[in-house]
Parts: sequence; structure tokens; C-alpha cells
Amino acid sequence: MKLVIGTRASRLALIQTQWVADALRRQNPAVEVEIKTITTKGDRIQDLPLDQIGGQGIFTRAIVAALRSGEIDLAVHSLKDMPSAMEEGLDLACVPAREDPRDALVTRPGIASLEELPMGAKIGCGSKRRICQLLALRPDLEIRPIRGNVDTRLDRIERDGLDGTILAVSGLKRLGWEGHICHPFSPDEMIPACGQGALGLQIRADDRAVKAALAPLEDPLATRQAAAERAFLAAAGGSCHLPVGAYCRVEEGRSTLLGMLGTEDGPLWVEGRESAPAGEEAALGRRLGEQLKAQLARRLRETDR
Ligand SMILES: NCc1[nH]cc(CCC(=O)O)c1CC(=O)O
Repeated sequence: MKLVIGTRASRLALIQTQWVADALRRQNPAVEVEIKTITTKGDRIQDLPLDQIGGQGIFTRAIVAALRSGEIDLAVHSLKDMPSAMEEGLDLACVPAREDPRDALVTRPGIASLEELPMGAKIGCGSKRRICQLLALRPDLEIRPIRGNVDTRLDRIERDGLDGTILAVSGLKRLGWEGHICHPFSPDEMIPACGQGALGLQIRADDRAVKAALAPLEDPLATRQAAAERAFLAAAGGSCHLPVGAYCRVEEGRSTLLGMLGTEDGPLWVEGRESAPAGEEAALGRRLGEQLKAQLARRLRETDR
């Protein structure tokens, strides 16, 4: 059996795809794997903030089209870049073992902790979710817009005279930059993006052969976390325009979900926590998502008065 995997061309995307290809070959030596790189709108437009390019799934749409046309059989995404509603005719085949889900502060040399960041330090950050939560911890910090892939952002600390930036631990680890981490934020300090650190393996919904070939890669824990976090994202109505995040802690017999949701233009945001028996993660995500959406709407009405 031959299987063509599609991916973005960034170094991180290629490393993630190579990981899946290797796992596939290991599980199933009969599978012949080919990797095809695809340029997305998000990769082409590097000089605009994400929320000005517009549209959900700017990093995934071109890949989705290749999947639909049969040009590729499997798309490897960062789960956090996938819209909560799956495109018509496509399916999430499975979620493999997850990398570290946390966000991390990366600083210029000479700053060894969050506390050592001077008053008014300049932090490069384009994520509304990260900005809301960082300012809650350190209201004095000055936020500067920043974009580009992980390697570019690290370079820009020095080039733009920044004191630091915030990146996902998973991406830093996969790229070999974990030594740059100054402070990993616990999910209680900074709720990660839904699915952060996990990969989403996307296939044509009717492609049973590819689904079966991928089945051994499924991680039951990551699958339960993803079910909760993505149901939260869908129910909260989250997109890349809103500060939104969720993290599901899976324990013996019980799952606890942390979630946060804010308004597009800030500064208002709310957070909450709910738990449910194991196996009910999707319902848990929906419940907390609806709850926080209603809570945010209430808070907005109160501030209008
Ligand atoms: N938004 C860009 C993006 N998409 C996926 C990752 C890597 C993190 C992951 O594995 O989820 C990153 C970089 C980052 O946020 O630091």
C-alpha cells in the first residue's frame, strides 16, 4: 500500500510529518510512504498579523483541498491549527501521543525567570490568548506584535530588541530549542491552545484503508484530551480571532477541563474549570464552552451598563 502524506513546508511541519511517517513504517512495513509539501496562505503571507489575513484554517485550507482531490491521502496538522468543525467529507483519523502542551517564556540572555523580566519588559506576542493571560500575571509588560515560524521568532528577540517571546514547548522541543526555555507556564498560569502539542491526522472520511493503517498510532489519553478541548472550542465559538484556550487533565476515571474565553478586542476574558467521568470528554468540553460563552456575554452586558 502506498500512502502520500501532505504537510506544510516549515521545518516544524516537516519534523512532525517525518515523525508520523517513521511511526507508520514501524507499525506497518508494508506501507510505502511519500511526503509532499504544500504551501498555504498562512505560509505565503508573513508580514500581516494573523487576524488581518482572515478566515479560519489559513494554514490548513490548501492541504485540505489536496486531500479532497486525492493528491494526498493523509494530512499531518498541528491539532491546534485545525478549525473545530471538520471540513465536509474529511475526518480526524486519530490523535497520536501528545508532546508537552504548555506555553513557555523564552527570553534574551541575562533573564533567567519570569520574575527577572524588568518592569515594562518588551514581549513579542501575537496570540490574544497568550497576551490576556500574560498580562494577568504581569500587567506591566509591553506587548509587541510578532509573527513567523518558531525559528524566525527566536531570531527576532535579538533583532527587534525584545526581552522575550512566548512559544509552545512542543514546537521548541521538536525543533531542538528546548534549551531556550526560560519559564514553562503551568496550564493553571496559562491555559494552552486547544490541542496544543498534539498532531491531527486528517484523512478522507470514506478512506477505510488509510484509517486502518493509522489506527496503531492512536493515543487513548491524547484522544480524550483532544475530544474535550475541541468540543470546548466548538461550543465557545472560538476561532483565531478570539482569545480561547482549553486544557484537559486526564486522571484515573476522571477528566478535568480548564478553559478560557475572551472578546476579540479585549480586555475582558473569563476562565473556568469543570470535570466529568472518563469517557464523557466531548460533553465536558461542550458544557464548559457553553458556560464560559454565556458568562462572557453576561460580563459584557454588565460593562455596557
Ligand atoms: N500557531 C503556530 C503554531 N502551530 C503549532 C505550533 C507548535 C505547537 C504545537 O505543537 O501545537 C505553533 C508554534 C507556537 O505556537 O509556538
